[in-house]
Amino acid sequence: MACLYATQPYFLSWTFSVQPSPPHRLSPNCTRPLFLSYTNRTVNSLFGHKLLRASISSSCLSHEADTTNRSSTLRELCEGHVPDHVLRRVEEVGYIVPTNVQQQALPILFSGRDCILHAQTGSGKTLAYLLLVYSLINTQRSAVQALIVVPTRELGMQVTKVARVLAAKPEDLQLEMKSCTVMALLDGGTLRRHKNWLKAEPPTIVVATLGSLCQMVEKQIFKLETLRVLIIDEVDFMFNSSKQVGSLRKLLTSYSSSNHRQTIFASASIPQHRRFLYDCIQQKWTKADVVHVHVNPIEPMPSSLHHRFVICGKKERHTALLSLLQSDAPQCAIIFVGVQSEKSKKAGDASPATLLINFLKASHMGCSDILLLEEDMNLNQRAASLSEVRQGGGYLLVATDIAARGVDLPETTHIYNFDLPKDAVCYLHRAGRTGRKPFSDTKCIVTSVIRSEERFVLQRFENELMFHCDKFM
Ligand SMILES: Nc1ncnc2c1ncn2[C@@H]1O[C@H](COP(=O)(O)OP(=O)(O)OP(=O)(O)O)[C@@H](O)[C@H]1O
Repeated sequence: MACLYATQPYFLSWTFSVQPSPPHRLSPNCTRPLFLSYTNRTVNSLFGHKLLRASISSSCLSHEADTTNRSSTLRELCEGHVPDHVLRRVEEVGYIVPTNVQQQALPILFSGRDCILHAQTGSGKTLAYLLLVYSLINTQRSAVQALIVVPTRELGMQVTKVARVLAAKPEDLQLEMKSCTVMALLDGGTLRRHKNWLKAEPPTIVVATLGSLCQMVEKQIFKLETLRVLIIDEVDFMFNSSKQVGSLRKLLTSYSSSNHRQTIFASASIPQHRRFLYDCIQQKWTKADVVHVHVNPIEPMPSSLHHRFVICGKKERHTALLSLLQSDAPQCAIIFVGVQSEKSKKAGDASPATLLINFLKASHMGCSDILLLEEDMNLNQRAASLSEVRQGGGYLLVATDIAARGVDLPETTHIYNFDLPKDAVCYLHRAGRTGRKPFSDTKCIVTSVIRSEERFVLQRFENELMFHCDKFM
């Protein structure tokens, strides 16, 4: 019988089939027995089975926080691991108190164990894994020592920026130290320049998207053997993407034979995480004592978000959004729209995002800049939109799901789902583009503009993600 789960990407869906489960008979010698033809629900119930659970070492199951030993500052948590000049930079930037995920994960990361960082959107996973990177690298060594893989160019640019901010040397150390260099090896970049750079003087850290990275690995310009740490950010997204899953599995398999390896996966959503953990060990993508740091498992959605919905007819959606914008008067907001269908593209129609932005420009009287971010824009236009947004002042960003993962625009206080997202995971990440100031009490608002027949879809998201959505207007 073919092994269904070994050949399919992970995290295909959170929607379980309702087929009745056959009785399970597991033998202690059989580590991967009955996954073969069962439904997702069956697999989940198998993971609840004590024999199968026993096959995953108990230490790799979800890590419980030890609140008795809580460090009050990031410095206390990192001293002895992260170089002092990096900690000074961390403090200069304003990161003083660790967030929950940093508090729980950093001791484990510094111990050298592989780790799955599973914590809410905006909880500070990036800083957690970058501090690990800075604890491991040796700038005297001329080799790529840390690789961070991200799903999109936009997220790659953002992570590169944070890594470079932390790498900046203080003035008193300018001459003494060799700098830590960070390369952004992102799709759409000039690969020839990167090739020369990698050959001439390898950067210490590389932030990459899979397309560009694979080209460099295949040509043996980029060698995985020198890496001390591999980080895969938004891991569930990459495993779920038919374009990326093949390359990701290949990369993880190649890296699994490295001697001094440490592998970190990060995301706010890892559906079926026990199965993922099990497969990480089985496939040797991680060591057997991998730790799953799961922060707030019973509350996947940040509590600082208030969710609401408005119901309107198909033809009134533009005006409904306009009146929402007028009553909320948000300084900084993101409006998510669906992607344009292939049929509509072929017919030469304008995309839904373009139609909406034209409407808003013609009718919205607010003082914010109205900007667009969608897949079909060229890469320079995409970068220009995001950098304008980041420059401060007000903005209304009309975006497709390209902006839903990882993008950090902390000033955003309002999210509007002009089109409902395709599933609960996507709702979680869109909503998570707001509420991104870890120690702030400000309530941020997520509003979905729906038709009455879509109410049950939203209800399903509420059930899956355990949040409540109020009717508005
Ligand atoms: N210790 C800290 N103190 C204050 N702010 C912090 C701290 N750590 C991170 N932040 C800020 O929190 C915000 C969110 O961090 P980050 O982008 O790492 O979130 P994330 O967990 O990766 O979220 P997502 O899952 O959405 O990608 C950023 O603006 C970052 O600067």
